[in-house]
Amino acid sequence: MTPHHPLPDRQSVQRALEKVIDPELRRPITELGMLKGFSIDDGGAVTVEVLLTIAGCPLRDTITGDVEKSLAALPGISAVSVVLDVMTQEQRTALKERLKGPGAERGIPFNDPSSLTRVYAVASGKGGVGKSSVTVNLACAMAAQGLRVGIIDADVYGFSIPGLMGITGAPTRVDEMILPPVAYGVKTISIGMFVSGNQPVAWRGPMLHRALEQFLTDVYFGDLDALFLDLPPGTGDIAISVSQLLPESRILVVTTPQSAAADVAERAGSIAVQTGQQIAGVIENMSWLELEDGSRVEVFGAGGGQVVAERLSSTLDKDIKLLGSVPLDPRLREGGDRGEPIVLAGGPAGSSPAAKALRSIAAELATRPRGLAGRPLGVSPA
Ligand SMILES: Nc1ncnc2c1ncn2[C@@H]1O[C@H](COP(=O)(O)OP(=O)(O)OP(=O)(O)O)[C@@H](O)[C@H]1O
Repeated sequence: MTPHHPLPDRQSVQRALEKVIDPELRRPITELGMLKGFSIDDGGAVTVEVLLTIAGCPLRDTITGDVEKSLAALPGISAVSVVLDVMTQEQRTALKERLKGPGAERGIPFNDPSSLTRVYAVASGKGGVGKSSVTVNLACAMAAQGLRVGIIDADVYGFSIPGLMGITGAPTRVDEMILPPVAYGVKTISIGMFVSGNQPVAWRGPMLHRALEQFLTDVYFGDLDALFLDLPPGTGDIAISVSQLLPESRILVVTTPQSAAADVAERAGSIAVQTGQQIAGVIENMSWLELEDGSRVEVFGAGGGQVVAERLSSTLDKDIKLLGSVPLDPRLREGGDRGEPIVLAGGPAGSSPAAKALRSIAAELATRPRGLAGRPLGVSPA
């Protein structure tokens, strides 16, 4: 600092701190009651006191760094020190009320009649068709378009979402409220985050139902434009649970072009007949492999996605679209293995036909009318 520089005024420090966003709650720390106070001494050194939601908050370093960064740009500041403290129980209760509304019922916020969140349950007839990869890429593509997006990984048998999203951190708990880790702007929660190591989860229907219910009630997602649920493959109990817990959710069916895969995918989609859910559409994955000379090899045959869309259209007597076909691309798998979704990649991977297909499906889903639109309002003329 030059000796002539005037001291920073409180107002500009306050304004800079209003730009610090809590990494989990995604709101300014000033709105969350996390800024306890700050002082500026005669030499221009600023001390900021921040209240963490819980002791040992895994993101304490991130918050400290963000506070320092936000003030670094202000002229006249010679030093910044951040003092961390922890909220009292009253402060935590106040925070929860601010987030959920005072005395909010513990219900599923996505079922609130005023909710504008589109909920997509991603289903497949069998495992390994790329359901989780499709889920992650659609969610990240939507977030990159500026939408607020969440993922619930309910695939207990193969919870792969954290790996695909590059998430290693655990959710933070504020009493009974669970704050999901955020990656690429997507709030993500997985059953895998609640079991140790790589253990398989040997849960049966009722436990799965309870786990899903807890995710839907206790995880703080805030206002979302879209929520994706990665379901276990098949037509099991969880599909029924989803329809009971989230009757407004729409099913996205993922299949490969193979006729056997199409048959089971159709079965997964037909569940909608029993549950009364709507089907958002069909996505065909691993549609073909493009060789260097530009020719295509149809590794898993052809036409499965279209067949599923047509059969579901006739079973449900609705127009169910094939939303897109995603080719096989080793870079999609490599990105997944690294936790870097291909739709966010730069260079040739990012402009590959697979990335483009996924981005265009995401764009199509993003423009669908959501929430109240098209829903009966339950009013009748007097
Ligand atoms: N279009 C694609 N091109 C290349 N590899 C792909 C493609 N789609 C998925 N994969 C790869 O196939 C494997 C299975 O994909 P993924 O885990 O997404 O499937 P899944 O249907 O969710 O499986 P499960 O339900 O058994 O967990 C992964 O290694 C993934 O990287």
